[in-house]
Amino acid sequence: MATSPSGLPIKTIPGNYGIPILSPIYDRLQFYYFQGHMDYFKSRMTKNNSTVLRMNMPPGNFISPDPRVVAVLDAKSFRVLFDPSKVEKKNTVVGTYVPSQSLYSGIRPMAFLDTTEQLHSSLKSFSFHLLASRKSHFIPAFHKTYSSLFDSVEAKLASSPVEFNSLNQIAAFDFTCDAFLGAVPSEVIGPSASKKAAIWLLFQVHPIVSHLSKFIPWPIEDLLMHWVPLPPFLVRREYKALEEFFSKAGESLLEDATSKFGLSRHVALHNLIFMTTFNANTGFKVLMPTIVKWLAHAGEELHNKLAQEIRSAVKSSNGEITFNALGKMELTKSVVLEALRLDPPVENQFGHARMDLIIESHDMAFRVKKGEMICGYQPLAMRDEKVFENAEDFIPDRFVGDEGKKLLEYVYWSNGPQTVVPTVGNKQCPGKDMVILVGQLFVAHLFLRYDTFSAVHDGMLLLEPRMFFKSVKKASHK
Ligand code: HEM
Repeated sequence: MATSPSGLPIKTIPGNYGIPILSPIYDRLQFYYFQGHMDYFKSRMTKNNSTVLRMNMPPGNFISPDPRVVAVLDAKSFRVLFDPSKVEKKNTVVGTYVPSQSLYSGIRPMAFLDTTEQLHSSLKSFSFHLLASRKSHFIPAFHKTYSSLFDSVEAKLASSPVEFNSLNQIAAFDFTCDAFLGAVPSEVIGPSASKKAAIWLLFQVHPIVSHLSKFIPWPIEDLLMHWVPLPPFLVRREYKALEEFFSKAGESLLEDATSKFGLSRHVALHNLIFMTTFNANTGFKVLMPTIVKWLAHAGEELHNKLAQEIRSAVKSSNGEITFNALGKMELTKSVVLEALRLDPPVENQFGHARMDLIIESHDMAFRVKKGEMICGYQPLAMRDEKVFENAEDFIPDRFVGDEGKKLLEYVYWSNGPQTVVPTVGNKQCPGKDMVILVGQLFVAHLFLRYDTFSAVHDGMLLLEPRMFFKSVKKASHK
């Protein structure tokens, strides 16, 4: 038997694509409505007894040209997707479907660009500049927005459980824009600002989401959302409002983009909109309810430990949440990473093989042909039992201490290992550090304010768990 360079036996990739057109449609219904994402991947992995296999990736016909992928579902094979010399990531951010450029005023935002495209490098440098130059605003902007969110939770809790997601949708967009631009969209555009952003988002991702509303029967939803693209002109008004807001509030960043990074104002503006609204805001829209879900699941004992760690770190920073104080919150950080490990907000990554490749799982190797689409599913890769003990369980202190830190190499939520740094030469999320910081800020605010809380998980919204706060117990001492 032929072997890979590291000595693993090379095997034919198991799995198949079924009958053209019919199987991809059947698979789509399984993925969205009957099996769900996790079971869709897991059942095929089990059936083929392999973590590298051929399968269709929804949405499939007719909205995407080719649903056939090679799925990589363990912690080792997944890593091929992080190697820009092996995979091309042009137009792969939403998967096998490519949204119309009309949604972005005719440009292709950075997330759609491959590392070999010159513009990718200039735009990524601009994103680093944005994050570095605005870093001192992150903590105050978060405090302002999320203190007010918790005021609302408390006020509403007096009468009934409070849905967190709708409050967080507004807060995430206000916070992100305030942090990046120093302007609050719900004040400038009005109370519908975050809804406008959400509608624009829907026009980009509708083929890859389901369960938009419990009032729409699934066959109707499938027909409306998964067969043809929604026409971009229907969202022009919403996008125009965002464009005006970013154009004014982002003036000084846009000047930097042209003078320091050689970008045209047009390209910089629409990238600024995309980066803030799609990348960052959507990420936070999903991250916070995910953290609430796991904290609620873990219960009071963990809450006590977190409260202790957070309050003592803040006390030693003169009663303020500072970068220094956050640096001392090891358990808090581990909780955020564990939530991201179990429920990464961006589940799938994609890339085309740049050349004929050999992909290795833990015990086998497989040949992939140049041009084939490789698709990773993070929730399985990060629950790989060969790497993580009790991989399905939420273990709050999993990443604490030296042994815990060794596991960071297998935490992939940012489209790269947690131990790797985003650069202009890779496709790793430039917001990687900010995301952990914001997750920590969220947990810190919760437990500075409350000794404990309870919340229930009631199904899924588009991308995130729907969470209801049921009770909060105010902090007994700070
Ligand atoms: C919870 C929050 C976030 C999550 C889960 C997340 C996740 C990701 C992932 C998985 C990718 C790679 C997508 C792919 O190519 O397959 C990515 C790329 C990207 N993210 Fe994030 N992100 C988050 C927040 C942010 C923030 C705060 C920023 C702010 C600047 C940001 C900006 C970007 C950009 C610009 C890219 C494209 C990078 C490139 O093309 O090289 N993201 N993010």
